[in-house]
Amino acid sequence: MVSIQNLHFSYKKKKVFDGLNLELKPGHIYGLLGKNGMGKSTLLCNMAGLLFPKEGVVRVNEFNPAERQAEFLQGIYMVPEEFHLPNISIEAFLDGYAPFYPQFNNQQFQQYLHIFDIPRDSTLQHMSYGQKKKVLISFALASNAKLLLMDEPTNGLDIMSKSQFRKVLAESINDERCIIVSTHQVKDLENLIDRVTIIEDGRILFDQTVEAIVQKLSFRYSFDDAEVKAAFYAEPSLRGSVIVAANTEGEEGKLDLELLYKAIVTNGITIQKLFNV
Ligand SMILES: Nc1ncnc2c1ncn2[C@@H]1O[C@H](COP(=O)(O)OP(=O)(O)OP(=O)(O)O)[C@@H](O)[C@H]1O
Repeated sequence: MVSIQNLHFSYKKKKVFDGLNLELKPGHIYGLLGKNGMGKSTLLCNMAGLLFPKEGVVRVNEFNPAERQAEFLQGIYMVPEEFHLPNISIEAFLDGYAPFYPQFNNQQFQQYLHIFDIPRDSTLQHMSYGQKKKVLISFALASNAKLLLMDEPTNGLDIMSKSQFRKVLAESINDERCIIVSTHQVKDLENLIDRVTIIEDGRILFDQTVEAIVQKLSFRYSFDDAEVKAAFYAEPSLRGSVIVAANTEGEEGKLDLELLYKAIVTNGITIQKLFNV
């Protein structure tokens, strides 16, 4: 669905990508992680055709996003981190934007608004940031676009809304759809994503399915000093140390996304070797 080869991108003198490669398939929810300023938003904008590569190839649903053909635009929806919504009612917003998405389902949209507790007769300008975000998320899901790009979608969402977000996203994935969620709120992605992609220094540092991660790595508490020392990553906790270690027992445990992220950022090359065998 998304194929990126040898992507080079710069903002004037600021180099962001330096030969980035990435393949994303339908049927998955991808978690896109990385430190501040590593280029997550820039990558999503390159996929959406809002920014153009300096070098390399980006293909989305077989289209070149930079050409912004109508058929390409119908198949993609991006919920940006920062946005401005017009001072109109939700109904007027729908009348203006839904026709761009031939598969838009008004009934689904109303259901999502209900789940997120947004009154249907609201005016966008009078809403809080979190409420606006929920309207955009509802619109994105109801558009039935095949590729959904979400940049920090849970920013501004309250605790209940975050869990509703996880639920509706998990229910909305199907074999034809691909969802990419870029975030720092890793807890919000737990039990939701099935692939983890981490960007660092202009390239993909780590890109693995959750299935492969829990096969290869173990996330657990340890009181054994030697084990803690040998771990890929360890941090003290009230119950001994919490560690990321090789899964030598072959038991598939639960992924701790925050620990994985810290382990990759501090010890990514060593961990990557484990996946290359
Ligand atoms: N319009 C711009 N002009 C110049 N440089 C920019 C512009 N937008 C972003 N940058 C720079 O490009 C780099 C990547 O920015 P980007 O917003 O894609 O990162 P990010 O990973 O999404 O960051 P964050 O996690 O903080 O949201 C940063 O170093 C940023 O300073």
